Amino acid sequence: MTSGNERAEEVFRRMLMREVEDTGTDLPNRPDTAESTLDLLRHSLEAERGLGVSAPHVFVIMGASGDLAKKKIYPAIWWLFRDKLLPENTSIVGYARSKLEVSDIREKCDKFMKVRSEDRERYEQFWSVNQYVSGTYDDPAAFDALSEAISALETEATGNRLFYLALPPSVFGDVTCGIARHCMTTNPGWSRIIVEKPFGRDAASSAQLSAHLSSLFTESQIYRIDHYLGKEMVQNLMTLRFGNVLFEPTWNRNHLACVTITFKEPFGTKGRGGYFDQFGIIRDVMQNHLLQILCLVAMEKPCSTAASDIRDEKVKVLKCTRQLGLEDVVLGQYVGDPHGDGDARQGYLDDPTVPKDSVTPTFAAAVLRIDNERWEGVPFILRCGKALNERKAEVRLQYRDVAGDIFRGQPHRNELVIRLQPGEAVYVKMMTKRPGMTFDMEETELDLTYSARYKDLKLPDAYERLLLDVFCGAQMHFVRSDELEHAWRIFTPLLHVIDEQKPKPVPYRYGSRGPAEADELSRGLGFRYTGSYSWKGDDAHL
Ligand SMILES: NC(=O)C1=CN([C@@H]2O[C@H](COP(=O)(O)OP(=O)(O)OC[C@H]3O[C@@H](n4cnc5c(N)ncnc54)[C@H](OP(=O)(O)O)[C@@H]3O)[C@@H](O)[C@H]2O)C=CC1
Ligand SMILES: O=C1O[C@H](COP(=O)(O)O)[C@@H](O)[C@H](O)[C@H]1O
Repeated sequence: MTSGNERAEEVFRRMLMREVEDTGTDLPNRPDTAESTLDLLRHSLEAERGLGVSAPHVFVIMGASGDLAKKKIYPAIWWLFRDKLLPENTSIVGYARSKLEVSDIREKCDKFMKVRSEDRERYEQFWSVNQYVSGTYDDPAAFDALSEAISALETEATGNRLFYLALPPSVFGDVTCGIARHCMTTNPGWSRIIVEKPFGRDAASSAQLSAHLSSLFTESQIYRIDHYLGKEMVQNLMTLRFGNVLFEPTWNRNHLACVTITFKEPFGTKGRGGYFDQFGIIRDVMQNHLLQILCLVAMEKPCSTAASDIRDEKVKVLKCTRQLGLEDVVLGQYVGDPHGDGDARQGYLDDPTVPKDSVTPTFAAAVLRIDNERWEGVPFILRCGKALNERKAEVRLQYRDVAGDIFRGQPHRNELVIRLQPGEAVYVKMMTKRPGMTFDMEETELDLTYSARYKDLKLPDAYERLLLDVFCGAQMHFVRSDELEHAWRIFTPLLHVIDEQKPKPVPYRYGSRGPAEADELSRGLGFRYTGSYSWKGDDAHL
């Protein structure tokens, strides 16, 4: 496990890297001890920026009384505070319509904060730097009052402000205008806006939203969150690909038969169906999380790790990706399992918040085609669904058959699997000689299971990582507006056909692997499942 000092150093390093990215200057020579490195980094930052890490920072949560705030945002900011990863002088202000006190917010958040007994004192300190302001989302006077509350926390004439919009799309326009007109900091401080999906419903509404945001803020002030980009193994994709010689030479059409990117959840909409029904699984998971993963798997090597270089490469691969039509997908909707327990008996249409005649897909499998030199002819199969047999997100690269096979059809295809969650792992399924006198072969694996390789590993939550990036000004793991534009270009024709023609999704049983038609789609695209592989490892960590 990394020590607090190492983690603090990492934060300052990231802040400095951000400066380097912006200014093109070199990192200073680093002295040997961590402490002096910290000092060096702190001083270079403060000298360069005028307003550095010891300046006041105010983290504002718009929609502080809501679900996302209590389940994800307050916990993430608390964990950063607990581990001393935030700038020293950071305050937190919650803003929402409900007339509440900080103690009410604390009560709502308590059960999500994972407070260990040794953190009790720190936890009290955390709430002592919290404030709550109530106000409507469309009243200029309320935004002035919010700005005054923030200013009162800024001991200097200025400070750095971060606004997290944990709000429904219906108030998004008013709130962004309110912030831009009444709450921005004065120079030399900065203001940053963190926005959550949905980033529109299709190409046109997303473009409208982007135009709205860019009329109020610069792109460098906007942080569009896709929380999958904050996950350990998603961030690891670039390291695996570009930090090794081993994989990259086979990472192309000459060696790969297909790439499958999977997201599975073992529960249904759990009463949240009213919200889900307006979006469906393609807008909820595929068009954002899975497509971002596809970009990281398929893009070319960026010129550097600078955010702009990485995002340029993602845009390039999206530009080469064909638009989808109905013929490219299998859509499903779960039905209750009469033999199941509890929730499993309830189908999607049994959720009282879902219209009885809804045809919204809760499962989708789609084949994406990337028309470039590396990927022509290699199907990218994206699969996602609710109420399936397990919780799992993974990337699976299936290699072609061995050419000129001398073993008379015995070798099964190699697969490189990057399991994103749960139980982070990278494994290569491969053939080996069965140990002993025999010259037979068997399937086995090269296995990097994180829980076995890294003892007592505690990985940060995706939101924790991403919020820290916003403090540091690092946009590498956030979505740029042109990425969105191209992501929507790929999905909009399909989504419009689904919205207008309302094709009936294939029913699949709660707790199953999804519709058999999805396996047929994969088979038709060249994916081979033999069913012969069995892992001898310990599943206890999963
Ligand atoms: N380090 C570790 O923790 C390791 C763990 N393991 C574990 O071993 C188990 C098996 O490994 P795995 O790589 O999944 O190999 P499998 O051969 O079992 O599955 C491979 C792929 O085949 C698909 N599949 C499963 N059943 C069918 C079917 N009937 N028709 C068509 N496709 C099918 C799966 O899709 P779908 O997901 O949709 O079912 C998956 O994409 C897993 O639980 C894995 O987590 C293996 C190696 C290392
Ligand atoms: O964005 C979303 O993601 C969650 C799954 O996130 P995870 O981090 O738990 O894997 C999903 O349940 C939700 O429907 C979707 O909106």
